[in-house]
Amino acid sequence: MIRFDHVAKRYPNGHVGLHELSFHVKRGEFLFVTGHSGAGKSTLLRLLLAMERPTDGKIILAGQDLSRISTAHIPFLRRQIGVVFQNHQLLFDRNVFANVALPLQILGMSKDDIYKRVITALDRVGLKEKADQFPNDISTGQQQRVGIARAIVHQPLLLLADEPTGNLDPRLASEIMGIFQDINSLGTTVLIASHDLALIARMRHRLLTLQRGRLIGDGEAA
Ligand SMILES: Nc1ncnc2c1ncn2[C@@H]1O[C@H](COP(=O)(O)OP(=O)(O)OP(=O)(O)O)[C@@H](O)[C@H]1O
Repeated sequence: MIRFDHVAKRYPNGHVGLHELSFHVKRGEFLFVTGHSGAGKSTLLRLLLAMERPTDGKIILAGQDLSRISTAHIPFLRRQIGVVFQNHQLLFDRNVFANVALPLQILGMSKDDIYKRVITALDRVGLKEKADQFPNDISTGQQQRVGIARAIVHQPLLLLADEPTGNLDPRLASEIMGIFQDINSLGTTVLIASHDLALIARMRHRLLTLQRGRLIGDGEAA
């Protein structure tokens, strides 16, 4: 599903975000990426989204070579990926349904298909009954769940999350992880960048540890 082969990312100012990074992720895996601030977690996610290109090495995602992908093909690549951010980036002047529907409207999907998919996605995160509410009228944990519904509504092969529980209390963080687990059990590959080592250890999944742009650990979190 994902293959990094001796990947390096050097930024134009000379800063090296990643050095010689190699790893392989199978379809359907659930894994975490951790490391201190500046270790290279966001760089790794940006490379997977083709927001950055590697300066060296090769990245294959779902059979596509991201080191060579044309700009015209990038929107097609992104349709196979869902992204969850720490600050969920919801539109506060639109209700929950409209926030989740947005990616499908951009794809030009029919109203009927949008309705079915949005309700399915909201059901997956346990928020079907909140479809008509506005983000300001639901809790922070529920807002984060809307962000997850929006990330999975186009049924991506890969779900990426950058610190998705960063501003949540431990109980809500566990709840959100349970939702990622459910999504993964339906076949989506899930990759989560997180600092929360206690939470990661409880989940018992594969953990990639980065330190100053280098991979220093790859195994089940202990
Ligand atoms: N656009 C950029 N230009 C120059 N250097 C950058 C750029 N983006 C990141 N870096 C550098 O690359 C390294 C890795 O940064 P990255 O954002 O990937 O780390 P991170 O692990 O996600 O950190 P955090 O947990 O703070 O988000 C850091 O040294 C950072 O300063």
